[in-house]
Amino acid sequence: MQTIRTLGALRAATAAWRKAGERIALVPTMGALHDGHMTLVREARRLADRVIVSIFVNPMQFGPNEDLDAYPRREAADAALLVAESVDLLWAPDAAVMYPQGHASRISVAGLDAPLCGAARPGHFDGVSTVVAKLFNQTAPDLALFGEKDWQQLAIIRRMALDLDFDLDIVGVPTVREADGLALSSRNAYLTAEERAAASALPRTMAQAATAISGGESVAAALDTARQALLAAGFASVDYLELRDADSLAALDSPCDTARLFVAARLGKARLIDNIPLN
Ligand SMILES: Nc1ncnc2c1ncn2[C@@H]1O[C@H](COP(=O)(O)OP(=O)(O)OP(=O)(O)O)[C@@H](O)[C@H]1O
Ligand SMILES: CC(C)(CO)[C@@H](O)C(=O)[O-]
Ligand code: BAL
Repeated sequence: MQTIRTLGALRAATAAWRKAGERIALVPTMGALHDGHMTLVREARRLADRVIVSIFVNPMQFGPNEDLDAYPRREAADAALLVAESVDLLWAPDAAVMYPQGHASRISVAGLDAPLCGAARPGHFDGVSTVVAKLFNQTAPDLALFGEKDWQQLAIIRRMALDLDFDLDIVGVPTVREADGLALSSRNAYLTAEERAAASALPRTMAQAATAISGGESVAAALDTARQALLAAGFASVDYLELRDADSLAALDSPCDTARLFVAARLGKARLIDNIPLN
């Protein structure tokens, strides 16, 4: 596996593959890789001739009081995992390569970026859209893979790729979970052992709320019960717990075929997110 940090070297490596007619997949990440990421990598390996993984902890998507400095960084261990999966290229630019002096452009996907994590993290999705557009331009992949754990992010990237005529397929990959249902996430590393045990309340409560709503309980009552259960389990606060349409992300006050439950809640130093279909 080549680890590349400059745009010139990246373009040279990928131009040779493109000339040979090879299909290139991109898996964008912020590193601290776990089995959720590796599932995306394995799917990329299955779908393409060449696999590029990017690791870039993107300052533009972190708010001023968020965890940019604390975010786990362990590139050497990540690289070893990627070698074991036969990844061809690790794209690991530093911030000065991604955002050279004078960088002034931003991409905004209006509407889809307003609710849920967009409301809780102002400007976050502009940072995501901008860096993902840059990663697409830098690597020019035939397909790019993203996890359904970050459902709103996936919806925004699909919209952006359509709107800006990116000629690539966006592939969504189902959420990979621990045995107790907790979605794998780099930020789970912030949890103490006690908090990690309490975190299993998140998927359990979501599943109970989904069952209650599907069984005819009012959405407001089921979500209120779920919110109380999370606080009782030790979560400090619930940023949102909502039923929304999976595609438009419009709020729903009654169930339908495309309904999905979305949650973000704070436990210790971690802010955990998840989403599940109602049916
Ligand atoms: N449990 C998971 N299942 C499937 N995909 C995942 C999972 N966790 C992360 N991904 C996907 O991996 C890609 C890179 O995500 P990222 O590097 O932010 O990891 P993360 O674990 O989501 O970290 P964070 O704690 O910052 O949310 C994204 O497309 C994300 O949706
Ligand atoms: C897509 C992404 C790599 C952009 O920085 C990030 O938001 C993530 O890891 O989900
Ligand atoms: N996985 C989403 C990236 C973020 O929370 O910044």
